[in-house]
Amino acid sequence: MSQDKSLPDLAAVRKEIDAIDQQLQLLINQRAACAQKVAQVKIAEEGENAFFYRPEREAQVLRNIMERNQGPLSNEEIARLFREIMSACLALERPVKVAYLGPEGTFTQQATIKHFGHSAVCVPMAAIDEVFREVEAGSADYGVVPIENSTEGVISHTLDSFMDSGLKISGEVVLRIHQHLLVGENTRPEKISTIYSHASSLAQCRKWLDAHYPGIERVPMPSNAEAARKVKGEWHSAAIAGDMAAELYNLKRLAENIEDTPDNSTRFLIIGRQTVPASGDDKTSLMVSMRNQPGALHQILEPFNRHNIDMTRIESRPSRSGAWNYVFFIDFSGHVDDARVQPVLKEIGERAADMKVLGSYPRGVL
Ligand SMILES: C=C(O[C@@H]1C=C(C(=O)O)C=C[C@H]1O)C(=O)O
Repeated sequence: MSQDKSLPDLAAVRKEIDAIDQQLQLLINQRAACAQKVAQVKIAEEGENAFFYRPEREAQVLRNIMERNQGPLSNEEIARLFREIMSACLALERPVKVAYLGPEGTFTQQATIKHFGHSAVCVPMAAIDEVFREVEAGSADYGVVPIENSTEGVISHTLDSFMDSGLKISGEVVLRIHQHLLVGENTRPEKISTIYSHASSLAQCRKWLDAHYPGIERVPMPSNAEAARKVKGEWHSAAIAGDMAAELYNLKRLAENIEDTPDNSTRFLIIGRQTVPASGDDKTSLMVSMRNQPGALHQILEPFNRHNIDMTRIESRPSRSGAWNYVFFIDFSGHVDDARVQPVLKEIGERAADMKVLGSYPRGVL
């Protein structure tokens, strides 16, 4: 019994929580049984190789949840919980297997879990092109690769992989990147002589390192997770890496959130073999090859402007074939099936030496 008459009675509130939990459990299992029924329909209509994971439907479910949310839980928090419920329901239909740029403990793993939830089977790959190959070969259903960082720019390796691949983009996920300075349990901060991390993480923390560890050697590693693993057994070094790596290798945080720009974030792409129907709020990625001639870039950009389509990104890469000189990667708002997008694609297709739609996919929700 509480002392203060204005306070709720603790035992009574706990009883209420127990009753709600019982209801929730029942409802979540009812939801899971529905997902099993959906699976039956998919198998009946599309056969055993049906696509069980439906990115557009998941995006709609999550958007609806956020729209009708009244709190006190925040939109992000409630969506995160439902993300896990959907992940478990999908796993009942069939567990989804996702290859990601490893090793374990990378930001890409964190992005994979953020997008697919904890019930997905996640498999680390050693390199970006291995993620592509794993999905192409059908050994994994989907792949997750980084595409751009807000401070560091584009990850050209991923763009280049699309040049030789028939895979489609089926989603995107944006992750806030927090970098920490990590050490093993026996490391004395004043004895640190080397700092390991991936080159782009070192670059993201350059000003902080200049201010706090001037003159200390910075050694680039193949990944942040690799850097974290290395310092685990060294008493004179530190690593820069994120939460996943810190937890995986049980490292001590000497300093947290040391990235130079506070809104540091990385965008990842989900790649698969599936074309995704419109979700109501979508993006499209295109790859366009142009011959090196005056006005080439203007010829591509002009139709977007005339049809009032919002281009969200453009990158150029040197072509590897030699038949033309530039390959442009373009992202814009809209879906290939939208009536206002089709004339733009037609016009660009006529002007370009080659054009490939890499995919239309729901704008990242979480
Ligand atoms: C239930 C379905 O299958 C999967 C599970 C979903 C869910 O739990 O809400 C949503 C989309 C699919 O990834 C469906 O297609 O509706």
